[in-house]
Amino acid sequence: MSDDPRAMIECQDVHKYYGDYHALRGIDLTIREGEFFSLLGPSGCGKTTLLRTIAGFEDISSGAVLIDSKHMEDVPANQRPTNMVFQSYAIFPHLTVAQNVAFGLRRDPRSKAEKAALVEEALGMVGLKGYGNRAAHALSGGQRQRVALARALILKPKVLLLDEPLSALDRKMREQMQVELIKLQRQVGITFVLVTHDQEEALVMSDRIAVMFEGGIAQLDEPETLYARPTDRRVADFIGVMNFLPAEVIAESDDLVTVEVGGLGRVELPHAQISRSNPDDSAVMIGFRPETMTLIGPSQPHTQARETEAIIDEVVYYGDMTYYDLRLEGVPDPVRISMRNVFGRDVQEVGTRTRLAWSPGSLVLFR
Ligand SMILES: Nc1ncnc2c1ncn2[C@@H]1O[C@H](COP(=O)(O)OP(=O)(O)OP(=O)(O)O)[C@@H](O)[C@H]1O
Repeated sequence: MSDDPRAMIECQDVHKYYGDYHALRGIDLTIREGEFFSLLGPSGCGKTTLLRTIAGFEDISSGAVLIDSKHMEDVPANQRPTNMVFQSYAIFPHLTVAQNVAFGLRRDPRSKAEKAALVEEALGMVGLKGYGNRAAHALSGGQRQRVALARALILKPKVLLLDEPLSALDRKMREQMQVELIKLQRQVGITFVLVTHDQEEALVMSDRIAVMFEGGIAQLDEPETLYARPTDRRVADFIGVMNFLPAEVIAESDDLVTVEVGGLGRVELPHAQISRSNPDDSAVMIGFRPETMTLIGPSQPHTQARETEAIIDEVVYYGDMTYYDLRLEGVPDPVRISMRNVFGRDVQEVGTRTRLAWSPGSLVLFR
């Protein structure tokens, strides 16, 4: 992407009411040209509603939606430069693959031969070259979703809107399709907007992610920033696993905050490591990810890092990883640590007193 990417979709203070229900509460959002953008959030947060207002399937109550710098309020869905792929495969089982894809061109004035060439091209893009004459009902779930993608792409829309397109697939197929969708998006260069409730899917696929709660955007960032520096406890909790420890601010200077952390003791954190808390949650908390702390075996020497004593409460073996739930002194709930099993299984037993190595750089203060 260039340094100054063009805006492809702009939502300006978009509100949507269903009767009395306030489903979108002032959405301000710019999606860049050529970007893979995701709307992520729990069920009912309004992500599908937002996607449908961009598509034009839903009117907005107030605000503005622009696509490619043009106001869309009076432009019906079928005249917007967008196309949508749905969760259900929405293909016609009694037609062939080629007929299904050609359905995307039904209003196109081009000749039969030209259309056939476009169908072949679109099938090639989604990895279905040579499948044109197959009966659609005989395809697997993943292949059906590729047909739906080819049909949506054949019109070369400026924006492809994807509403949970992979959620009906089993895990292996979903992971494979995630990688293929990323490759496809890079190849065609079209702006993709994905709706998903699956945080892993959003992290894997997106250039940027908007995390939504209760009709608003809580944080909009690149995946790495969302994961490492969530600005809000709800975001931290929704994306991956975050441990929380009670904390108290002891002193504060221009560049550092001194915090007494339950179980870990006193730490000094720069302001960059401070995030907002949920507005209706006044408690100060320290958060950290499971992989940012390390268990040290009884025979291992002391490290350069800070060390804290802990007692192993639970061990969960996952093959490549082991999760340890640990009790820290003075902290009521256990914290979760993950360790890669690089040299085979090196499990410490439940009930063992052990040492935990950590660094203040991996802590986030929520206040
Ligand atoms: N046509 C409608 N009439 C009334 N309420 C609606 C309508 N469509 C959606 N809603 C409500 O608006 C809220 C947001 O719905 P939306 O479908 O956008 O959520 P979502 O985040 O996409 O959730 P999900 O992943 O479950 O689809 C929900 O509380 C839903 O019940």
